[in-house]
Amino acid sequence: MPTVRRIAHEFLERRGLTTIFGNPGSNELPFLAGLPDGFTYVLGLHEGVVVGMADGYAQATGRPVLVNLHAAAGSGNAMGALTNAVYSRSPLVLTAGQQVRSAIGLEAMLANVDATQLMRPLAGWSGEPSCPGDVPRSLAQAVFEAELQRRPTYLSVPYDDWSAEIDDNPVLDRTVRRGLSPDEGQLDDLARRLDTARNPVLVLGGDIDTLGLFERAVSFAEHRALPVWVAPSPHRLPFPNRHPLFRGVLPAGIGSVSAELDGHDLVLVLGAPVFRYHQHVPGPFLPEGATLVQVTDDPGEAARAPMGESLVASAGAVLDGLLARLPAREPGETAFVPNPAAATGERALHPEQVFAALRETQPADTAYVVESTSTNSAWWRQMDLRRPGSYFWPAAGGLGFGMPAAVGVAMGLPGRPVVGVIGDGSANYGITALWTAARYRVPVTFVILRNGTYGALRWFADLLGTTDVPGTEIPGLDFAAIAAGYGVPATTVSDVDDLHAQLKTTPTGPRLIQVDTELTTP
Ligand SMILES: Cc1ncc(Cn2c(C)c(CCOP(=O)(O)OP(=O)(O)O)sc2=O)c(N)n1
Ligand SMILES: [Ca+2]
Repeated sequence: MPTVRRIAHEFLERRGLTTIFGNPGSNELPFLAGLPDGFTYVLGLHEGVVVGMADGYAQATGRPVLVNLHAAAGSGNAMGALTNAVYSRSPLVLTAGQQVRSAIGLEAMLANVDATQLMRPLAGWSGEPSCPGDVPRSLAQAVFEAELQRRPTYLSVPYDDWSAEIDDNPVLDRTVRRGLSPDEGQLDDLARRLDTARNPVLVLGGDIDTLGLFERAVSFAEHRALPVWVAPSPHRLPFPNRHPLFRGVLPAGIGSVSAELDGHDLVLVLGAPVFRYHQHVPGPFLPEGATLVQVTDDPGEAARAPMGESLVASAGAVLDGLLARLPAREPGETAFVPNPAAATGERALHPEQVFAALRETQPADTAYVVESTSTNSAWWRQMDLRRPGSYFWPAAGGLGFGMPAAVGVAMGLPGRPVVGVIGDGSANYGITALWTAARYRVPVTFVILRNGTYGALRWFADLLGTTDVPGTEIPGLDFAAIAAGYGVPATTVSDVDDLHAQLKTTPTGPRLIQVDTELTTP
């Protein structure tokens, strides 16, 4: 009879979950033993890095990804990265080893006490099988739940279950699919609303890029000559940011969103929660006379929105349905807006000079993983991103995504250039990703913007009138020396010509470029 481990490996192989991101403890070794050919184990030196890499890989491939963490301590280390994966709706399947059943209650060492609650409320489905024979079905449930809900799941398995022998298992042949098309009446109603609106506007969320709808969104906006905003706090770019119909990224304040949408009478939101506000800016949720319709495939996003109407449906089916129902409209007075001249720094480079150098030197299909919290405005002023999968940002604002996710995205998009643009503060939360990048010779460029401070917090301190706060200065970090310690070649640049020269070379493996920059405001 086959072992639980054999059945589980077979199931994972059939579902294509053959790349495992992990950091093992003794509880995990019996699962990892005898991995079949074709499986790849990617070791991260900290569980936050493991989950960050898996999140980047899942977003890059659009596939569920298996993660293997050590019981309580390892799973706990992953919580920060997990907040981002929840809001990027990444289908991660987190697995963790557990003590043998008889040792859990007495809380022996490495017992994951109350394991199914540990990762809640972040993980969606979370389980621990009640007997070895239920491990394969539980694993299948964890995988299908992650795929269907597009939310991380968590499975804890006592380490002596894997060697148990069980009958062949019908779960191996299971498939689960999801269809969320709106009905004809819903599409007719939405088309009528759009066609009769005086001044409609499209607000697109990161899910449009995650779901591979980037081009269809452009076609629809052009077909109807609709102005397009990106929903606040985007973790992906759903629309070309220099397109003539592009109006910008909506600010993350209630009152400021309304101000930007003033004059529109219909706000159609596709693939975004309504909305991911950040700084508290009181005001009306919508401008006078405006109505809002949200289309999302996440019932939770639909249920928690503070205003408007929601349709739980596939945004792709809605785009196709509206394209089929609505006639083309002549474009209004729009024109391509070229990038402005980059602002310059006095004692160091301005972030806009760094971003302009990236735009001028990197291939047009470069994928950027960005975690530099005070340079957002500079970024959107200087970048010209026209392709799907061009931009990845920590979806819950949890730092420690950038360095690992740049590695994960590069592994998930082989042959596509990948650049991590990381603040000197953020870099420290996932810095051990450098070791994994060197170990697996991942071709990725890390550009570290060193301004010696937690710049975004300095801006928030002014905003909140708490300018005397401690803990925002981080002088003296030498990322070239740190990178060398992890095996990644590194250079430091302080002038724009040197930066161009460095960026024009093509790496065969990982490299780090540290750039001294001036502080700017988000
Ligand atoms: C895990 C974690 N810890 C702390 C923070 C708080 N935080 C911190 C510490 C920021 C400063 C980041 O500094 P940086 O150097 O990466 O970028 P800037 O200097 O451009 O702000 S922004 C921010 O929200 C966070 N978001 N996530
Ligand atoms: Ca900084």
